[in-house]
Amino acid sequence: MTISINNLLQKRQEKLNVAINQLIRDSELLESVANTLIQSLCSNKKILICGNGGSAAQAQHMAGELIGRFKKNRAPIAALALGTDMATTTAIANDFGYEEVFLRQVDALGNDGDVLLILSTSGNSPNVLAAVNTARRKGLKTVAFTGKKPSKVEDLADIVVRFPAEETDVIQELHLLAIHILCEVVEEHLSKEVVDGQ
Ligand SMILES: O=C(CO)[C@@H](O)[C@H](O)[C@H](O)[C@H](O)COP(=O)(O)O
Ligand SMILES: [Zn+2]
Repeated sequence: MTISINNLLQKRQEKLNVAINQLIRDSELLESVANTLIQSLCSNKKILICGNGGSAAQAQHMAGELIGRFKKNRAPIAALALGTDMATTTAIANDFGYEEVFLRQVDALGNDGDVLLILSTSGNSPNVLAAVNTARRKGLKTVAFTGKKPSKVEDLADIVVRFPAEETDVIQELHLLAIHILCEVVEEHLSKEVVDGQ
C-alpha cells in the first residue's frame, strides 16, 4: 500500500493539536523559560544553545533569529549555537570523543549567569548531559527541551520542558514552535527595554 500524504497530514494535525493544547495548559513553564532568558539577556549575559542532528539545526535557527531579527529590527541579541564550527567540533570529537563536543565549548565560552538551552528529544544524549554538568559547574542557568518520556537530563537541568509527544520528528516540530514563541517574547521585551532606556 502506498503511503498517503493526506493521511499523514491528518495524523500530524491530530498529534500537534493534542500536544499544543497540553502546552497551553502548562504555559507557565514556557513563561518561566522566557523569563530566564530575558533576565540573563538584560544583565548582558548570553544564550548558548545545542543539540544533535535536527536539533543542531534548530539551535542554529534560534541563534540566527536572535542575532539577526525575528519580526522586528532591533539590536542583536547575544545567542550562540554550539557545534557549528566544524574545525573545533571535529577536533574535539577526534581528540577527546564525541561526548565532549558541547562540554568543551560550554567550558570555553560559557560564563556565570549565561543560559544553556539544550534541545534533546530523548533527553539522554551523553554529549548534552555532559554539557549540562559543565554548565552547572560554571554557574550557567540550564534549560532543557525534551519529549514526553522522563529522561536523565531531568536530574541535571534547572528547568525541563517535556514536550508532549513520543516521536522524534513531532517533538522537534514542537521544539521549533516553542523556539519561535520564545524569540517573539524575548524580542518584544528587549526592543521595549531599548526604547524605554532611550
Ligand atoms: O532530525 C532527526 C530526526 O528527526 C535526527 O537527526 C535526530 O536529531 C538525531 O537522531 C539525534 O541524534 C537525536 O538526538 P536527541 O534528540 O535524542 O538528543
Ligand atoms: Zn529530522
